[in-house]
Amino acid sequence: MSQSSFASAKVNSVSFKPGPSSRTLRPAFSREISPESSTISRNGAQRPISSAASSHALGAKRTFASVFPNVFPEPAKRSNLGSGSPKINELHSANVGQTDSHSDLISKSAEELEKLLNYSQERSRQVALSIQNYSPHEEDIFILTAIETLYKDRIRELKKAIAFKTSSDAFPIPSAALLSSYDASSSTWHVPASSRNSPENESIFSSTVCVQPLRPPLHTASNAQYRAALRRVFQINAFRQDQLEAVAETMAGRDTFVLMPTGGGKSLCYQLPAVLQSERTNGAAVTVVVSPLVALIHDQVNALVARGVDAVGLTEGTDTKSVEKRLRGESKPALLYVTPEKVHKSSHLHTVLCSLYHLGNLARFVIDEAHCISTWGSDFRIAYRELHTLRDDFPDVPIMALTATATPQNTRDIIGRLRLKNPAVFRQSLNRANIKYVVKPKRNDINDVVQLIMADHKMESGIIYRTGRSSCQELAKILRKRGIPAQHYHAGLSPANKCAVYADWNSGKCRIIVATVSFGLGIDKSDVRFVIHYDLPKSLENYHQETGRAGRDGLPARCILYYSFRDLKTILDLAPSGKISSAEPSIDHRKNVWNVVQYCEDQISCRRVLLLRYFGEKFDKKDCSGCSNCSSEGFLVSRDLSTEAHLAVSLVQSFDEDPYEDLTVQQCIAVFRGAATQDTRKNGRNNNPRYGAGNGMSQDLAELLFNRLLYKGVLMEYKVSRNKGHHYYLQLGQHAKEFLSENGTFNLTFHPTTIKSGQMTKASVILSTPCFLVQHVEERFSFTIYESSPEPEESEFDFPDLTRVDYDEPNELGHSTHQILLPPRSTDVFRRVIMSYM
Ligand SMILES: Nc1ncnc2c1ncn2[C@@H]1O[C@H](COP(=O)(O)OP(=O)(O)OP(=O)(O)O)[C@@H](O)[C@H]1O
Repeated sequence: MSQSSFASAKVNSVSFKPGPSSRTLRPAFSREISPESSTISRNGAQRPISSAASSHALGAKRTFASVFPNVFPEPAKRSNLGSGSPKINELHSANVGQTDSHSDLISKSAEELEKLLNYSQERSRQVALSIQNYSPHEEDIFILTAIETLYKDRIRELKKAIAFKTSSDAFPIPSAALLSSYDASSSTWHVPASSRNSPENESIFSSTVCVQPLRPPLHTASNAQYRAALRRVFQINAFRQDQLEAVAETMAGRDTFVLMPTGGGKSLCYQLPAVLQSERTNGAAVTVVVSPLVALIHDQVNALVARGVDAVGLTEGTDTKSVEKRLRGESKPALLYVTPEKVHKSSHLHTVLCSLYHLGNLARFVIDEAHCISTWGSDFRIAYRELHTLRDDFPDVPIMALTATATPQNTRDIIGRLRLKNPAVFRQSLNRANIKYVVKPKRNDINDVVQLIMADHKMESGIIYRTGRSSCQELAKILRKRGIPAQHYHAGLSPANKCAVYADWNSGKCRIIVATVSFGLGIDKSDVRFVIHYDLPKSLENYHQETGRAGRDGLPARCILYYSFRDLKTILDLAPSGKISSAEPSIDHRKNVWNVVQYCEDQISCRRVLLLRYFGEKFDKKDCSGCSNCSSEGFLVSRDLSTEAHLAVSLVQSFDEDPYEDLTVQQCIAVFRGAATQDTRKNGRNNNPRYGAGNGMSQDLAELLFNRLLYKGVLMEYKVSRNKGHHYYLQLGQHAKEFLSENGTFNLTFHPTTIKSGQMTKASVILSTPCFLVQHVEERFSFTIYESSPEPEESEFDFPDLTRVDYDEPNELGHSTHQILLPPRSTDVFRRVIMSYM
């Protein structure tokens, strides 16, 4: 376009206002420009500029400080960071460099700035980690948070300074025509969008500190048009629940939050708008998708490219230059996938995004797996938390956040952290009706898993989750030895290995993957028939995400969690990074793990009710399509083990009082059951008066007893770190004293199908669904009905011939109970039923 036609193109123009003087067109870094002077062209020649334009556009005296107001913050701004604290000031000047400003940046070269940026990012990461792991003293947390904020300021300023420095050498001078399009009376620029895309002007608008950006154009369409596009691009005939609405909202430029269950079809909510907007702008509009994993990015990009959608990923392995070239070219990719770390660290990417932004070509930001932003969840990623900079730096660009796992608290947290403005929120039920949730007791024997696979899932695909890398390797090896095609997967594998394992599993060559949690995000294999957790998941969010990988084709699938209370300590020792840490677990981590323990300990409530209640959903157990508590696996036996429990606790007490004895749970159980081994003879342990006190009990039942005593805090384990490993020994817990002195009763409830109890002295027994328990009381049977729902449903007591005599006695897990006496004439019938379960 010629300069004259450019200047006259006001009618169809897009208006944009210059911001404060600091955000107006800027000169080369070290130059000062007087408002009435001429400006300097790229080749050094001077050319005149209009006085009106220059005075508004260039401002009075242009210095580094005027360009970066945040570099020289006002003192008041710092005060809320606790600058009054001498400790903070001291730490700040030692670690961050400047007490009150970032003025030191002026004198640094771009290279030095890069180094400082890396240093600051690493420090910021460490501080954030310490906050995560810190056992809090309020003051320390306050100081750490203040330091973290200072680092974040520093990182932002460093990024700006780097972008400024790296582009300042070849800083483009705006043409006279461009400058004359400034309307001083309204402080508004009138520049047609097409002119902004001209090569001459692009670099001007791409600079980080520039005129106000063009607003990304809106491209709404009718529902019929969206449906047509769905068929044309994805060969899908109908939208699923919430998809169309989410597409329409984001196309209208609104921030959007989408919560759909795993496999619900979240990707389509942003992929369809991305394709449409790209088509309508002739390839100018780019949707930027932030996704947590490189492997996931590759999968998504490959799947889109296979459908003919122009998508690229900007990750470690990609040719950054060619991606940047495409983003600066005329026909840009419709979708750009990046990791949050890339957004956080790459000043190159930042510059490219600025360029797109100022040209009005940023269609939207998409934050996939948005639960990683929330510190409440245990999938929390530090780089995710920094994503609010997208809103800070590109305020007009709509954001869409998607997740399959978020409690109401998580949702609020995500919306707040991303600074979404009045978002359209779509929350679906997280219930996965085709998944059967099972919790089984975990024994020391991996045979259980082998038998389960051989019996129920022999030819089917599945995932087994374990916490440690070596335990994944071991279990996969055992399965292979037993003729089950299995491979292991964890973060320690090389990228090539990971790809190969994933490809084998995806194609069905290897049916089972034994993996740490690093496996699974974004997996779209439809026929996963089972997911086994052989170790405790870190949180119920994790559990829901990980089990969500089963049955994506809608056909029945099973998720089995092997539970032992003693796994709690192993999970608590895991740092957020997934590595064993000697630091105290954070409060959030403890809370998350404890929620999982409570979920497992509850053998009565519908598992689906428990899980969905955690995510803030009400679910009627009548609608449960299967869980281990609602189905026949829910038969429970109750035994009064008060005597055995007291003997067990006093055994632990005697070792606790002996300064030379440290016994693990298994060693204690062996002494308790009177095992005749070398270990039980050591130090005369077999002479202890409690030796053999539990000799009538099976190993299973004794383990259950000790686990329940640990759960109740009557016993506890303490950790000793030795030879690079952690060892756990038993001692009395905080509730031991009252337990021993009050001589309280101790009933143990368990599944007779999974726990062998050994000698049955006092008859106990059964029950079925909905859970009710029958106890043998002298000549009669009495039923205790355990109610998991807050309001008992009368219909459940509608058994003819039964007399309800007593109710609302809370059981050991706090459920209300109802006792029912069985009339003598029914006793025989029930006795037979009962005996068949013993
Ligand atoms: N409207 C639809 N009709 C039919 N299939 C659909 C529809 N929407 C999405 N799908 C398909 O459903 C599958 C799951 O979609 P997608 O991967 O987007 O799920 P997701 O919600 O992102 O799951 P996850 O949280 O596990 O990543 C894909 O194979 C996708 O092609």
